[in-house]
Amino acid sequence: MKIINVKDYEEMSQQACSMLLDVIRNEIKPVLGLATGSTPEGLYQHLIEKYNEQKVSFQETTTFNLDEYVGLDRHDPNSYRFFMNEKLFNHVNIPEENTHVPSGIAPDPNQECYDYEQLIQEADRIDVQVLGLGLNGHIGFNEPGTPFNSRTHVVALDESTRQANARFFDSINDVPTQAITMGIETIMESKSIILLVSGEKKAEPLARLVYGEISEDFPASILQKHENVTIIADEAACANLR
Ligand SMILES: O=P(O)(O)OC[C@H]1O[C@](O)(CO)[C@@H](O)[C@@H]1O
Repeated sequence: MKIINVKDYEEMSQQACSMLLDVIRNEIKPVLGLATGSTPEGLYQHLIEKYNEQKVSFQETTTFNLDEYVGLDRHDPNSYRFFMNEKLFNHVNIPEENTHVPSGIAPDPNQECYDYEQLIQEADRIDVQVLGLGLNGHIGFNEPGTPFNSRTHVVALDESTRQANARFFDSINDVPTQAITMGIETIMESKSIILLVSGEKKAEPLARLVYGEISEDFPASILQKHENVTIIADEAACANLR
């Protein structure tokens, strides 16, 4: 794993942006894996700026998002489809049909998982997967205990994850109890991974990811086995690194 230690959130976002731009410019039909949450928002702002400055085009880019809440439709402001439209897709020239987020309201969520996984396989590869880090070590919504060989599947969200994400909802009761997430094996098949980590709350999980035992109890620990992972972490998040 390569660790890039940057000063702050802004620098993390800039670095991530320039790595993504390299992929978008160099691949003929780039395939990006994207994440939601607070961590990648700055990255998406930078990508929009580069697009507005005519430094990049998304015309040929395809994207696959990691996850979606079960029960929220694309117009719900808390759905991850809404988040992606607002934070990135609506502001750049990516064709809508090239953007993929699992549907939270599919009549059969397990079928939706199967279909989503098929789409990823048909795309043949994810050139670069952007990840955030959950406080409990989740990547995507793969909670502790998720098998490392999992594919896109329905998960029951940990109480701690629901608490952590309650800040976006009116009340904890409104936070969905289930989500669809790309599986750990699906994530690990990406050609490269950029993990973004910011803030003191992430210092302990980041140290566990880097030095800890590789265990399904801490899903992000599997990243130690990926050949091409870059962690971009700010000073606060690096506090527990040696
Ligand atoms: O970036 P945040 O808001 O700390 O969230 C970390 C992770 O948690 C999730 O939002 C899911 O809870 C992921 O999508 C994200 O990578």
